[in-house]
Amino acid sequence: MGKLKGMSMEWIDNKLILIDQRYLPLEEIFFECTNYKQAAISIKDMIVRGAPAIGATAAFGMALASFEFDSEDKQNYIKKMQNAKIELSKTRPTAVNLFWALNRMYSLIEDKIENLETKEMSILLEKEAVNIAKEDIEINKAIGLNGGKLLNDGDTVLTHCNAGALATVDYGTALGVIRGAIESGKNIKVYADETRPYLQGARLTVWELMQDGIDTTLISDNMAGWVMNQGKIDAVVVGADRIAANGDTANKIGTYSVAVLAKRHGIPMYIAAPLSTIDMKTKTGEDIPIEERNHDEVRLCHKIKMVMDNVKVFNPSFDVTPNDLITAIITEKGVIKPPFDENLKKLFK
Ligand SMILES: CSC[C@H]1O[C@H](OP(=O)(O)O)[C@H](O)[C@@H]1O
Repeated sequence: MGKLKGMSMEWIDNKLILIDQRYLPLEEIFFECTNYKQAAISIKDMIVRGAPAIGATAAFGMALASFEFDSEDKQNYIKKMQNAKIELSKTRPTAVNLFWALNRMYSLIEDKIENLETKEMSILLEKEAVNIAKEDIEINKAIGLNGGKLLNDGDTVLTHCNAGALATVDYGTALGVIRGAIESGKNIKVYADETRPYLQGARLTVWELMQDGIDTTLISDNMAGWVMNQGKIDAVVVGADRIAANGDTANKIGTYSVAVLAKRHGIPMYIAAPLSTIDMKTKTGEDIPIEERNHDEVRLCHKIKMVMDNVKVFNPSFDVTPNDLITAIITEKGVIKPPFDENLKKLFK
């Protein structure tokens, strides 16, 4: 029986325990997944969120499904595992890590099921899910090491949304770069965009960084331009949900605006992401599906009604930053610079 513990999730005694990020930072409540449907709900309802964290959760969802169905005959087992994969794949459309993780788990079934009993398959799937989660932590530390070198001692970094330990299994991607720079001895300060409407920045990034004792200033999203204009920002570092083959990047709504502002002010715009977020099958940003979420996420502020009930709402959860606004993509394999189409092709050849 495998074990794993990260900031966003823990796998113990064949159960996935998630910190319910909907209640942070005011309450630390946990959500226990003992079957794959609960794992699917946790992704769809953003109990867990963040591309790598979603991927790891889906992987554990497949392990839970296998334990659920491994008393069936092999044909039924395969059919039910296919259904579990389909159901988990329908939870959220933008973060490619979800599909990357599901494909990695399911191809293990395709490769091994002929020669294994279903209960042996469960053990293998559990090990693979634990591997995905453990690899994620190591990958984030490598991203931190590579990205930390791009920041200078005394820099102030603007972040958007949460691409920290809570968006991954642990350590984080964009916040991993900040942690990596600090661990290398550099003094780094952070301005964190609150990131309406779900407030991942105000609620999650601030919670993480203040626990680390990192100098953090919270701003509302509409302040980003002015703090840049006032010379307070030396670099922008954000995460990603899907990076297209030409470097166009989908990330939390508002990232595109921050990138335009950074370009205007000559401030480097860094994307921090694992290779599992790069989708070479998606040619450009125009091909990235953008999730639209419940309109009450905009109408309410943490369940408090702020506006007229019947007002129309548009609530895209992500936007796409075109590659010409991106300075570099920081991965565990190194820092990718323009021309992104050529350099990403080299990385994946
Ligand atoms: C390290 S990926 C984090 C990425 O995911 C977030 O979206 P959500 O909170 O809706 O899952 C946001 O786009 C972050 O940059």
